[in-house]
Amino acid sequence: MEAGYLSMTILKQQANWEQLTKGAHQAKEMGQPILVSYTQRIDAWDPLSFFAKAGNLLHGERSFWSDSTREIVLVGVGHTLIFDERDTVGENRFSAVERKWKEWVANALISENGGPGTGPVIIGGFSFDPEKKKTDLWKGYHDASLILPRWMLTLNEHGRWLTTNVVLTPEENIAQLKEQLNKEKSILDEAAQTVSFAKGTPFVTKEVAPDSWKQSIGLATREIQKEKLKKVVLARELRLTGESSFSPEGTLASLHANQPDSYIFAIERGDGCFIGASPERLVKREGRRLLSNCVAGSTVRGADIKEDLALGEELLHDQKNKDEHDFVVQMICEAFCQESENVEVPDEPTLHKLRYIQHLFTPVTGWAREGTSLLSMVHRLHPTPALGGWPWSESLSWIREQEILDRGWYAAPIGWLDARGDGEFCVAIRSGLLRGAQASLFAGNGIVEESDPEKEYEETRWKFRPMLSALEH
Ligand SMILES: C=C(O[C@H]1C=CC=C(C(=O)O)[C@@H]1O)C(=O)O
Repeated sequence: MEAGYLSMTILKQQANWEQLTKGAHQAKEMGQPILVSYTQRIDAWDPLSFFAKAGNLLHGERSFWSDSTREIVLVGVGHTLIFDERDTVGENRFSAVERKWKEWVANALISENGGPGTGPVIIGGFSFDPEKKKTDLWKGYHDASLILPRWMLTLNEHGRWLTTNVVLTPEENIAQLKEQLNKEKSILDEAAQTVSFAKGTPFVTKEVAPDSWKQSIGLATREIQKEKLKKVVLARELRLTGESSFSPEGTLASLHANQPDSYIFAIERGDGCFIGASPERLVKREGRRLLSNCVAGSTVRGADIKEDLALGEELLHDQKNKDEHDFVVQMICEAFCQESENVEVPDEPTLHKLRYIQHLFTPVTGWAREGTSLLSMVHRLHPTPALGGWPWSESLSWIREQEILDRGWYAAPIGWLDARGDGEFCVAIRSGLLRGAQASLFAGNGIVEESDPEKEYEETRWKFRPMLSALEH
């Protein structure tokens, strides 16, 4: 058994090396760099340990993303290609990333047989609003920043896979490259050992301008009364100072263990790590099938089952929350009707229950029309009125002018895209940015005409809880 497994591994390695040699010839023939990507089964590896251990190899270039059902978990390490794009005249940042990705994929040599999330996959995200004045808080996190990692561990329904991505130039020294890959791989092999995560550092918490935030809710409701806006999402920040550095690895492991039914993500850029547990899918594409979720309208979880059910029932019938939710359903449905066929959406929301909070929830599905891609849908949908407001451009301008916070990547799309055009993006809420012993946590609420500043303030406190408890792990 051992010997058979060993000889299969050697055969696979030979095939991978042949792939590199073929890529080098192709690069020379075409006179341009070629992407080569190969995938191997790697059953023993644990994704959280891999994320932690890979920090020894390439700190500052790690990405972790898991869907809310844990069907697909991706851990990227290092970079082979970086897609950092801006809006320009004639092309937005989403289509610029897509165009450049397709150009690389068109000539790539890809060998993979591991199914969804294997082969070359770009992973990363976008900022909430490229027009908002930037601060130093988000240094390293650009308006669009997706990475094709050098190494990508994928967990999916078929098993665990390691994809290696390299770009070969016409002048490539293949022997040197093989040596380098072997060296890196043997460091990563240590990731097979499971890591135990240290306890979080104690920290002090400072609320950033809570009174101004409450006042801005009063301002927003007045704008809504004057019919300049119908709904706007206002967010605020908590600043944490740790006794020592916060641990991205421990925080991630705690979110992963304690926030089921949430997307779990961690995106490193240099000494920063943006991390969170979001309940909200923006859009997923599987072949032609498109899926989105409307998540807006909230109440706390009950102390026992009886109280929890009563709170849920109250939420389902509460007009203020239903209005807040309906803006999101209408906008997502309209986008789906334009970009896809056979759109399906239930008449009434159900409840999506998380550890500390429950939300109104409506799924939307459709079949993509010709020319509709995952990133064109991300562009079309972002920000939904669950994160921005309604009307779309008025609420966005209002946030830009009135919100004290630099949202950076908070409430923006985070996810992945593969070489076939499949992938998924969630919205990065219930999140925080860790940088050494400093952390900023973010939470926001949909404000409608009936919103009360004190109640909204209380609601943000529930929304900070997943990150606060993960940091206390
Ligand atoms: C903007 C956030 O939540 C949104 C998503 C779900 C429910 C929401 C609400 O009920 O206000 C928000 O629209 C956040 O958690 O920071």
